[in-house]
Amino acid sequence: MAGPRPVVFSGPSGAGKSTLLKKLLGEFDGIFGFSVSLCNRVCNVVCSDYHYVKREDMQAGIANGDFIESAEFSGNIYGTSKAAVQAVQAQNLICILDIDMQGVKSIKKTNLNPIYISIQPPSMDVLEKRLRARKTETEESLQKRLQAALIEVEFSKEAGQFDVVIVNDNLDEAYEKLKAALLQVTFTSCFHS
Ligand SMILES: Nc1ncnc2c1ncn2[C@@H]1O[C@H](COP(=O)(O)OP(=O)(O)OP(=O)(O)O)[C@@H](O)[C@H]1O
Repeated sequence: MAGPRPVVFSGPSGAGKSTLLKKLLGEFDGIFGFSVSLCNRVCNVVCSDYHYVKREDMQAGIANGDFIESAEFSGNIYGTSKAAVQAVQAQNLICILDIDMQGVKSIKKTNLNPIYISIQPPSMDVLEKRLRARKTETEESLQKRLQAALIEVEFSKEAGQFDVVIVNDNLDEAYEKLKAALLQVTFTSCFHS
């Protein structure tokens, strides 16, 4: 895909990906663009993170190879289409993808060639406290996220999975590390691509 090299953000739910991305997109308006994921779930509230697509249309698109990653959770299909990434790249923006571990594995099989950044919590205890304080989860969904987080944490430790791993303890410090890493990796990739 032509255009600037995309950046993949991954890490456990509650690690602070959205918080850091919001700061980044706020500070660097006109540099980064967010690829909006598609989903077949009908939301009761307005979902700014997903665009609604009919289930059968998503299935057809996935079968047709139109998606760079997709997954099914609780009976709903979520995915990132090639068109969504291309639309951001066409504006000469660095496309940001916020995806889970399965998405990272799928993207590694494509020719997208993004920079992979993992955002990690300082500990499982802190992660649980943040998820509880966010008040977005039921006890059941919270436990599911914590279980998934254990696997995501281990995945981030595997050599070669991520270009950069940032532990989000103090938010301002994590944000400074993120900016420094993005600058370094994008600068270095200018000479190696
Ligand atoms: N460094 C930090 N210190 C304290 N609280 C934080 C920090 N970073 C994020 N938070 C808070 O933790 C909660 C989880 O953060 P956030 O929603 O950004 O996580 P996420 O990784 O995007 O999760 P999800 O994958 O579920 O969307 C939020 O309430 C956020 O305000």
